[in-house]
Amino acid sequence: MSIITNSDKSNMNLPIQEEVELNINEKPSQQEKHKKKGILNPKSNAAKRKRPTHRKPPRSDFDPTSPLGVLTSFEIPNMLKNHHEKVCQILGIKDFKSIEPLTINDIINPVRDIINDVGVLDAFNWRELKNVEVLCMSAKGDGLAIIKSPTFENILKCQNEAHEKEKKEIEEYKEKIKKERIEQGILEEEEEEEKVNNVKIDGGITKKRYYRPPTEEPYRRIVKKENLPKVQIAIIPFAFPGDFVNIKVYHTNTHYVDAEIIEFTHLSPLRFKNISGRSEDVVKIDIDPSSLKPIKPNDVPCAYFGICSGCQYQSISYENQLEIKKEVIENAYQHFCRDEVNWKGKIFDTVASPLKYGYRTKLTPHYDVPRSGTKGLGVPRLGFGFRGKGSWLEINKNKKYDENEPVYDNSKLELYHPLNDRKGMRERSLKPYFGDVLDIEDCIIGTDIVRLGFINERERLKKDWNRGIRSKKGVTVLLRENSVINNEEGSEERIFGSREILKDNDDDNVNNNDNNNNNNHDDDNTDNEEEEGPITKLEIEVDGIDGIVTKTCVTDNQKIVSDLVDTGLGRILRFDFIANEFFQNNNSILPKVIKYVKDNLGSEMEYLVDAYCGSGLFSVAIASSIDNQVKKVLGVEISERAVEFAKKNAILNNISQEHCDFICGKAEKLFEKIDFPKNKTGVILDPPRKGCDDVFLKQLSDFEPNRIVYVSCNVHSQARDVKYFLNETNNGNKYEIESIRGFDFFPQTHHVESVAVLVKKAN
Ligand SMILES: C[S@@+](CC[C@H](N)C(=O)[O-])C[C@H]1O[C@@H](n2cnc3c(N)ncnc32)[C@H](O)[C@@H]1O
Repeated sequence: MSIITNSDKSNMNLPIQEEVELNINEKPSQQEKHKKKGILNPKSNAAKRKRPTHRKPPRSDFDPTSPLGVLTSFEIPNMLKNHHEKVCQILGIKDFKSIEPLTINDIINPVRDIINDVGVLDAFNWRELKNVEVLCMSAKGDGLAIIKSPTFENILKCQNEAHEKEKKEIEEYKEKIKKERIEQGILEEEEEEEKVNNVKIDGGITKKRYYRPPTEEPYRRIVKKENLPKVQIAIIPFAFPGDFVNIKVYHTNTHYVDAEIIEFTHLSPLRFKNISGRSEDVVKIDIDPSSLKPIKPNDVPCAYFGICSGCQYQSISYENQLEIKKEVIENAYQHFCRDEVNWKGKIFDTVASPLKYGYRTKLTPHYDVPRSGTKGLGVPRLGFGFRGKGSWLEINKNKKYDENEPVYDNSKLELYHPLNDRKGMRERSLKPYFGDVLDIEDCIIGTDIVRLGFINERERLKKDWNRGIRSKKGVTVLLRENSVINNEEGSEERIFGSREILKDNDDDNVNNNDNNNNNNHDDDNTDNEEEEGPITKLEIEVDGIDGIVTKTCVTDNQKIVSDLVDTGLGRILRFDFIANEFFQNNNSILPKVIKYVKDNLGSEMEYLVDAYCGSGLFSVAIASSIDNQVKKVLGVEISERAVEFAKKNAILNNISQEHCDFICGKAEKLFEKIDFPKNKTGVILDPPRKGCDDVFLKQLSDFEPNRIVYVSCNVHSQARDVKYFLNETNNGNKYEIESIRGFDFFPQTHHVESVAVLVKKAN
């Protein structure tokens, strides 16, 4: 095995992308796949639905900082420009200087035609392509590739095939009816009566409206050759730059197609070594394809890898995950700030999470329920959404689901599932049921207590369901870790949460009483114990805490829960908040983040403003720092309940209101109240995904604080706001970026938290 660089790429015998020829007769057509019963009556409603006319494609105005906005305004145009050679190779153009790089308009799929004609739909969504090179990654963590688009000839062929099939179907139907009539002794076919409806229109005039029977001619939409994309962009979950894959396209959107991996033919070096996965210096490993083994589920710890919508990065090393996240931040600044802001060389390495698995203190699995009701249905799948189809992982989808198979045993909770048990879990995750949810028995990025709570709640759902206690709508189950120090005052009342489910003989008796599942299992009423079993808890020792800490898993949205946070500033603090309100979900990385934020507010800071403060995490932590340099902290937050808890959290941790106060309202409200000296004030911004309002940024710039630390869970809106602040506000040009750094709050997933530090320029 030898590693060769991009410059040597031309000498290497890399596989060429090829399309597998479509053979419509070999596969069930889209319409057949959905057809549940025999031959359709061409005049039935179902048949009419099959021939839709003028369905509109989805709207395409989206927030430019959303994943779709970034994909269409930045990632795709960039890919077409940077991989122009690849585009020419696909188009069969030898002299790649002879054409200009394609633009986004050249790759638009004719969605209106696709959704309105079964044949066109077949031509777009049935395709298989071999040796597709994954060129780069989207910020959402999927592999991106440029692929051949369907040819006009193929589209016509598919249309004809679909047309012929439908005609044949109509003939067969007529034959069948004729035969039935003959058998019943009706020799002559009744003539179709022309039905006339009298319809009243404006002014009381009666107009005759003829009832037109549905046409027996299959519907066929005219597709124009000039409306076809020159090439297509494929989104390939679970693939990384440098992978070569055989793919199946299964869904066409305006700007891209969704594809699933059938198999890998070359593996990305990211899977072997800790090297950069950057698109500009993709390195290839020359491997004999015949020696390649597909990546097996056992290669990663989670049983659901490859089919679950979370944790797509599990098959690459943690160092490479951090590297990819750094690249996402660079790309975001490249896109939203380009040359207008001096950010180059200021993006530093992503800070690792101490826990790589077992870190999430909150999980929210859900289940779907059909509108038609739950009568006769088994227990729903409780888990997370599908991502990809996992066919390359050799999941046996056709295996019959067996309710009596033992479920994963949680009595010896381990971080990794025993290997021999995982296959069963994958198979069971696809048990037949309505909706697009995977049945997840255990999620290993959850903390131990959250995983145990999950197992209890699955059992509870099963028991309630079988007793007829069923929700009429889909339900999201909250699983939130709650930490209580045993010897604290009032600790006993605070130890509540998910309870073990006692087995009873009722379990298998299904009745159909539809009651609402209020999902409230957290009361600590011991009378319930016989029925409900004891509260599941873990008692652990925590460094720096005197006494044992009890962890429980809370499922009631409205209960008050606690987290114990090591601030990284010499103290461990207790934070209380409402279980379903925002609180950081990875407790293990908080000491690093809080210390980093505090250090970057500067040693001269005496006053602190915490905008978008939630329940006071940063304010209270910094106000309680043992070096206690901050004279006064003011937090602002839109949620009334969060403000209430921010105030309580200050008191709880012995910080007076004079020292640390909070106001409720939009972030800009703080400028009405603030009287801090600007040259001694630091500001923390931690807005939601959509970023800050312009009004707020303008007022912030007028206020002119000494330093600004901007924490964000959406680096794209952060980059946009930073550019706006520096270029568009009154005092913005007095500031510069000092540093930008990612923090990995969510290992194994594509999410990254970015912290940007803005400082006043030296005079
Ligand atoms: C990402 S959270 C950060 C919370 C806090 N800094 C923490 O780490 O726990 C963002 C917070 O901003 C609040 N928020 C949303 N829009 C706001 C606005 N216009 N003004 C003030 N707060 C807002 C939300 O309620 C949420 O608590």
